[in-house]
Amino acid sequence: MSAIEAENLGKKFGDFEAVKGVSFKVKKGEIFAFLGPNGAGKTTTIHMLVTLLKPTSGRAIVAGHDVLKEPDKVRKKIGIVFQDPSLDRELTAYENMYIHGKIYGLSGIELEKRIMEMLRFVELEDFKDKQVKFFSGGMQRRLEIARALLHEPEILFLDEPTIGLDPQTRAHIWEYIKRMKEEHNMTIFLTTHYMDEAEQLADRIAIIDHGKIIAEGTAEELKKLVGNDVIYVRIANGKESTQCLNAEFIRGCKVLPDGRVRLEVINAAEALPELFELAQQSGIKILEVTYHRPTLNDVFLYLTGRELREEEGGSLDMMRTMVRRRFAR
Ligand SMILES: Nc1ncnc2c1ncn2[C@@H]1O[C@H](COP(=O)(O)OP(=O)(O)OP(=O)(O)O)[C@@H](O)[C@H]1O
Repeated sequence: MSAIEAENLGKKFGDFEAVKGVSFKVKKGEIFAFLGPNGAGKTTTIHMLVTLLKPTSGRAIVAGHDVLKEPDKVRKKIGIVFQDPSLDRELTAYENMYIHGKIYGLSGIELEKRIMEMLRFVELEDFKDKQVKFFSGGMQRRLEIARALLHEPEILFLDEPTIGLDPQTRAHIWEYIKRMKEEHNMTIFLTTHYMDEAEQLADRIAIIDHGKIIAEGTAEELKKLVGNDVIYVRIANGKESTQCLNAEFIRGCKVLPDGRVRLEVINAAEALPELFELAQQSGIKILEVTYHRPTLNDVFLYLTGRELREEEGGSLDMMRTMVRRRFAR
């Protein structure tokens, strides 16, 4: 049985259809990412899966229970890290964890042990008695992850887990997420608008745009939608560089005006040794090789005609998050 199963799941806010009947399955122990630009419907979908929003159409089974019929059972089996911070800033890290544990029916030595175990997992045990208001954004996010894991959920939901964090902290959070899967075989559903995040973490990715899933698969499968890898070769002898290279693994070849040869291959990493062998046999000296693999941005561009990267916004994105947080306090 799948950990999560959504069938034509939809949400309307008045006349506006934020999520337009999405269907997908997440296997147990898998990291599944919803990748899409701002406003695509990622948060709305996650909120329906964690029983915070009622779907207006379709259905979803999470950890074996229907989100509409058995929301309490779903909630007991899942952990959630929201996009906006939901910690009590006046309380210490330990106190935030303690309250959460109590809500989930944990107590005594078992609760204390589990709190320390989880604080250790996110490397915050030395800060357990510090008020959260003195924590950096990254420390807060780590504490929220520890808190979400306290009651040993079957599935962890992460809504934009690294939004607004610096690259080093993002990499740190990615490590925790990978370890949760590897060490605890946890099912993880995350939303992100960062291509690198989806690529680094997810076993499978659903690309969502305007409330619809427009493609789904592993990062490799999605990139194959775009086509071949491209290799650029600069050759020493001017004569040969005006000619194309011929071999079975070369799917396309073009001599560029700057003298380089552009080759299309199925997989550049696998083709490179063959290319060097071909060059040696033909007496061609290769001066420079670069290759370009299609990125998830190329996939988004191919599917929508727009760039996912453009919509990321960079510093604008950070500013938006900071403003949101200020109002959330
Ligand atoms: N309560 C609401 N009432 C009306 N419209 C809403 C509501 N919540 C979300 N929307 C709209 O639904 C669409 C999808 O929003 P959602 O927050 O799910 O997108 P998202 O992909 O998570 O993007 P972001 O990361 O910016 O939150 C957006 O156009 C948003 O304005």
